[in-house]
Amino acid sequence: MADVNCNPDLASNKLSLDEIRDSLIRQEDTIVFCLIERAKFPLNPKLYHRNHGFTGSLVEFIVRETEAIQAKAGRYENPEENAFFPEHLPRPLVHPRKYPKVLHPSGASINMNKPIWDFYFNKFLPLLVADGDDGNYAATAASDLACLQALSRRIHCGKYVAEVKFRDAPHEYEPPIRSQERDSLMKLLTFEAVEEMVKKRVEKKARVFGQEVTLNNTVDGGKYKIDPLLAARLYDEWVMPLTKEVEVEYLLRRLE
Ligand SMILES: O=C(O)C(=O)C[C@]1(C(=O)O)C=C[C@@H](O)C=C1
Repeated sequence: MADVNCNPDLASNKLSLDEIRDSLIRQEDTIVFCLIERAKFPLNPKLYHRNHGFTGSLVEFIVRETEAIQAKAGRYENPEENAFFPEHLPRPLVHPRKYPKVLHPSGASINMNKPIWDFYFNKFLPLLVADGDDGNYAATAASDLACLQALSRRIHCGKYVAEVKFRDAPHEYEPPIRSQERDSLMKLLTFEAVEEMVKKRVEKKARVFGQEVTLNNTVDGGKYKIDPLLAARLYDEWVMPLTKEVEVEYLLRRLE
């Protein structure tokens, strides 16, 4: 089975940019399936209102409490995982697995989850789901969390992408890092042709995974569980720009 981790064993030089890209490709499947699951429910706006008697909204309460349980089970010992509410997380109760220390310590703690939370709830979700309220708040929040965690994991893989790019060409990256030139770093790490392929592939995956499957070979022409163009737009407007933001932030700290 393909390894879906971004965390490469760089010490043994086993992983390359190609292999990390393979992991990003596999994570597209996870993200598209998560979106399909969330789109089963309407918006359910009460989940996001701040009037449920909790500190914050009901979705915040569910995410915070779920993260606390997952922290006890060791989820955030994995350097690929970043919590949405990292303050006061309980310590793991299980003995954590040993993760290879691949990332530069200054960049390892970058957490882009605030902008991820903001774009997901304020911009993307209203485009993904139908208006309305079916009262399924707990199930809807669980599926929001699945989407958020899948997106967060993918976007924070930018740390590994940046580390590999730096190790592959330190002579190219060191000058703009020393002069802290964001724009030059952004240019160096951008591959437009790769981005175009990512968008096309995600759109196709949304089409294939989101079609109605029947036994009599009739294809329901053009009816998909999520809009394939919206899946491509998610990557174009938010996922890839934030991944690149993680990469730039990581590289800016790479020589500390
Ligand atoms: O594949 C890379 O080189 C990446 O940095 C990842 C990624 C992406 O988010 O998919 C981001 C920037 C590049 O322009 C291409 C793709």
